[in-house]
Amino acid sequence: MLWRISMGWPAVYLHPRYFPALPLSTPPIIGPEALPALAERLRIAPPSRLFVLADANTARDCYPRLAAYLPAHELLTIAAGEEHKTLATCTEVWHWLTQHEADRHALLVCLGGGVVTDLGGFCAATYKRGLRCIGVPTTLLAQVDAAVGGKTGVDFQGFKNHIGVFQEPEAVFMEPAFLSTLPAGELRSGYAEVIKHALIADAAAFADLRGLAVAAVPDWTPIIRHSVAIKGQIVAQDPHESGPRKLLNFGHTVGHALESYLLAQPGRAVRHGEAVAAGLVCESWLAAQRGLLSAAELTQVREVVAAAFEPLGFAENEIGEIAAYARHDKKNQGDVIKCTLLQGIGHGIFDQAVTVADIEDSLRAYLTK
Ligand SMILES: NC(=O)c1ccc[n+]([C@@H]2O[C@H](COP(=O)([O-])OP(=O)(O)OC[C@H]3O[C@@H](n4cnc5c(N)ncnc54)[C@H](O)[C@@H]3O)[C@@H](O)[C@H]2O)c1
Ligand SMILES: O=C(O)C(=O)C[C@@H](O)[C@H](O)[C@H](O)COP(=O)(O)O
Ligand SMILES: [Zn+2]
Repeated sequence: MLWRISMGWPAVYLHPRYFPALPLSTPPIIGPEALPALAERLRIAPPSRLFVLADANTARDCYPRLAAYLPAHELLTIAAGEEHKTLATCTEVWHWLTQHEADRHALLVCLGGGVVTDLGGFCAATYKRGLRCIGVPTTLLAQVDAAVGGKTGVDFQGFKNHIGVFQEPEAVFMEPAFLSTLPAGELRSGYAEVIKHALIADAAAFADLRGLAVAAVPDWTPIIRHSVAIKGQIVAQDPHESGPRKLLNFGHTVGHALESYLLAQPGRAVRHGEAVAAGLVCESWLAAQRGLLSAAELTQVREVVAAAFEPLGFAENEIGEIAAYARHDKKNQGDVIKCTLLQGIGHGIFDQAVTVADIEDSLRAYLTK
């Protein structure tokens, strides 16, 4: 088949031999076969140079396991934590790549949670306009969500993921055994995105989460596979979030507002998933207010979230400042805050206009219920 490309230019015909269809994404390899598969990929398609980006914790807890599968490489360890997901850290990474004379055939392996995969993916996409990149996510959150779908970026001036690009890594390798060293709070944080995926797309999966105890899950592999499948299907339909991908942002209009506000308060930072968990409750409340979710369904959402998460600490008099962050949400259009809501459990709907006052009300309801 020949592809005809015109777009106002003189028509040219692209033969697939010269322009092979670029895969939007290769499905992640999940399981004990992941790291051997990574080694095999590097053997078949060797980069000019190999670079590994880790943070202080993944360098200690995950890198030794990964390194056994890698040929010669350079390692850069950045400071751990959301407060380092910044352009200043990107500068460190770009500087390191430059010092080591990385060319565009070099490959960056991002070994870590969502901070490392978001920031590393962004650095890889922008260094010399793009070098090769592979994700090796090591948190539950990054395995079920962050390492899938190609959203990369960093926080800027207090706003979440304010600077970034859509750029899929060439492959993602998930070894669930990395989760064995993950602190319990981080495991819970990832669980928020698992709840989100069930709420927007799979009522039966949500029913399975009722009564689930996060600390007692013997093997997260089936849950990771299911979340990745839900997210992968949505991203494949809308990689750049012009429509249905907004479903994956359920809980994040309020969640990011809470996360950004608390990150800016010394000593009060919360994990991404903790803020999203509160966002799921607030946005479910908004859906219930509009008659989109029944009172019984709202109770179920509250129960599943409360089984894993303590209520988030903020006060009534902070609500105005928190809600104001929603004005910067990336789903908004002009002055209209566009939120993803639920139309029944298992069915998300996007582009629902809400006001700052609605968000304030949902935060007030969160504090009082
Ligand atoms: N791109 C996306 O689609 C997407 C999706 C969801 C979240 N995110 C982003 O992801 C970030 C949150 O990711 P996260 O929760 O993974 O946080 P994180 O990357 O900060 O990791 C959490 C903590 O766990 C440590 N850690 C990681 N793996 C470990 C392991 N195996 N053993 C021991 N410690 C380990 C890290 O060093 C860190 O201290 C946020 O910035 C969020 O905005 C992005
Ligand atoms: O992949 C997506 O699309 C998501 O929205 C997944 C979210 O869990 C994730 O937190 C994402 O980084 C939020 O994106 P943003 O565009 O609201 O910054
Ligand atoms: Zn998220």
